[in-house]
Amino acid sequence: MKINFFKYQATGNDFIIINNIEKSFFLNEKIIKNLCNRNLGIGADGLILIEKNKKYDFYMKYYNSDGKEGSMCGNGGRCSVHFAKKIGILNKTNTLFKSIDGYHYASIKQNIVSLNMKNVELVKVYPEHIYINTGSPHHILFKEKINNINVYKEGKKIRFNQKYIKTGVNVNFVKINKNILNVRTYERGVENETFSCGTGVTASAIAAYHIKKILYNKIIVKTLGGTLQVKFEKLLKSYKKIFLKGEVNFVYKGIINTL
Ligand SMILES: N[C@@H](CCC[C@H](N)C(=O)O)C(=O)O
Repeated sequence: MKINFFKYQATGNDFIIINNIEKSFFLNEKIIKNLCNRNLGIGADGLILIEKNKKYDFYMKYYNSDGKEGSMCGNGGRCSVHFAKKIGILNKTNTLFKSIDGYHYASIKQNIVSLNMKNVELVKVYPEHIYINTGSPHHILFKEKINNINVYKEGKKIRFNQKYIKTGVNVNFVKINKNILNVRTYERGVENETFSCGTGVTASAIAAYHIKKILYNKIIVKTLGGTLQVKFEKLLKSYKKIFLKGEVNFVYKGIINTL
């Protein structure tokens, strides 16, 4: 069987995206893991299947590169909108699509996609870190410097800590530079540092605002792979109208030969 795939990246977070609107194939954990492997397959941080949904424009099914279904992916969601428009699933410049954490509104203008993230009802502030779920779980640490951190080693320690043993967590190392954030993320399911993590960038911006390290609700966030913008509104203790905005890029397309 031959399956067409599209390779995308958004601030360096890269994905294999496949149109499965017709539900014409099934990819198991081993196949997805191999396709995402940078030596054995195409190579990507995750794989996305675009499926049909009765109520919304499409359903985004997200798998981490370990082959397991992940939670919400902010950058993957943004790439999915571009992909849906490119292949004609969408014929307008805005959409409502569904993913594991509910439905999302997004708008697209050329290769800039702005994605409405799920509301954040709870920000847990601990003495050393902040925990926020932006569709995916995030552990956030503010640091004076992040250039010299071994994100793989330090992130892995926290991700596999007893506290997170059941569910796992993504770990963000954040530096505040005036009103701009620099974020490096260890991603659960990739089990390594990625160039960027959309839900992590969103969580980091909300965390910085929540503890009043930044006083603006529209924040520029720099990752290893590029720059994103996060804006939101605070209502009592919760955060609503959260938008993650930035570039997405279609890289190439190809054909997968399955056995
Ligand atoms: N890269 C993603 C986050 C993907 C989900 C995550 N790895 C998990 O399942 O915990 C993003 O851009 O948000």
